Amino acid sequence: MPLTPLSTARQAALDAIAPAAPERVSLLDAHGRFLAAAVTASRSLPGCDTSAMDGWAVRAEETRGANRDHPARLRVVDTVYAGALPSRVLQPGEAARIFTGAPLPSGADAIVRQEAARAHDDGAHVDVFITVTPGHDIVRAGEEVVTGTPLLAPGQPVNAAVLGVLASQGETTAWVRPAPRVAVLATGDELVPPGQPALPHQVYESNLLLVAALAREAGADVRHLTRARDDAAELRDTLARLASQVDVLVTTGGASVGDKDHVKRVLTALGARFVVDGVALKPGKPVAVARLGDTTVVVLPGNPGAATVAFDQLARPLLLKRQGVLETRRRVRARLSAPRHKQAGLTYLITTTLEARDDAAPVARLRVQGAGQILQNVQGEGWAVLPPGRADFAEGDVVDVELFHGAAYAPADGASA
Ligand SMILES: Nc1nc2c(c(=O)[nH]1)N[C@H]1C(S)=C(S)[C@@H](COP(=O)(O)OP(=O)(O)OC[C@H]3O[C@@H](n4cnc5c(N)ncnc54)[C@H](O)[C@@H]3O)O[C@H]1N2
Ligand code: MOO
Repeated sequence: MPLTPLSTARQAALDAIAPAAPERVSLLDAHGRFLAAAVTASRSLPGCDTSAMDGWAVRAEETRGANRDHPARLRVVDTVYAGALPSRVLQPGEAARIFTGAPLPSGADAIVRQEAARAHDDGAHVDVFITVTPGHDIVRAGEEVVTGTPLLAPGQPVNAAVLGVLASQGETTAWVRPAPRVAVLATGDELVPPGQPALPHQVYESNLLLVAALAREAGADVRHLTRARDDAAELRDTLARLASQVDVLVTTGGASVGDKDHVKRVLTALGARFVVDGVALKPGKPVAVARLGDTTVVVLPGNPGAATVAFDQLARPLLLKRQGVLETRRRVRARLSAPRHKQAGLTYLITTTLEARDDAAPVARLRVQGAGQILQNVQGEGWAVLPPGRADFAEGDVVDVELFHGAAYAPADGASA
């Protein structure tokens, strides 16, 4: 199969999965997922006029001209705590002791902080030392949110702030889609699990954790971390078993054209239908996506750097789509800090840090790139995108950098609540 352009491959990968049906879960369980339905305010915030400070509720006009030398003396007729109701309407010459978050008594129209007043020992009077205007230190009913206001859109990631908003509306549950069940399978005769002795020609198996963590960062529920040898019969059994247990199966290694690169052949023999097989991408070229029964299979190359890029570009979008969202990353224009040569036909994605410049586009410092290298991604801020159709880039050439943070989320195709 000829190599597929990256954007075409991404669309094919997205088309290979459908959003899961929404479910209602407790708010804490919704943390880290994405809202499957819009949320509208059922309650104004605050629900009534409230005091923003500890002090006294007063009629502002009665403090006119008050200062330290000439305080305004008022009769204290009530005490209002947060969560309690005032016992009476404030009449001329009266004040109510009040605390932060307590409802404002009718008749009062301003708060005097307690630092600006002094209660008499008899508790029945207060001297006010400042002049306040109507509304002073009052939070009006609905000042932040009015009933009926749209609060949260579908696709919104459920983070700490969102949980706070939902709880503030009296909600105990939210509509989200379930975390996709994922299995990760690492293949390769050379692989030794960390913790066991490894000879120099052997390789510590590191992709299981790498890919499991990437999958979790994309919202997945990673159920299985499995290793298999480069043995077609063993692979067949393992692939079939894992695929039957998860929504998305991600393999690493054995994806290329070597004699022991069995993964794609075995998947085909099991009846998998490939929708992507080889992408004009570096690193990550051998990546493939297939449907096997109800399961979406992503075949990643074994090289850790290639697996990282291929996962990010194809597996992450389809895991997010399963959760009902389409991610759009932010892009910035940046100047290359050094010249770069590449294969003209491929998109290169190179881990990059950015150096801000006041005067012009930031400078992108590209990491040394190698599909097998594993250190390059430890501190990246994004991928420098070196597009196809060009082989040579000079220092100072401006390219797009796709940033890892600050992405926007919208409902994916087919994600109606
Ligand atoms: N003749 C060709 N050879 C290769 C081509 C090609 O087009 N023609 N493509 C190259 C590209 S591009 C890549 S990327 C690699 C990917 O190959 P595989 O997916 O078959 O990966 P392996 O051969 O199994 O492993 C590659 C490399 O990565 C190490 N590895 C594998 N799994 C793990 C793991 N779980 N933990 C740590 N390291 C792992 C493995 O030991 C190898 O060093 O193929 C090129 N070849
Ligand atoms: O994908 Mo390989 O990692 O392109 O070099």
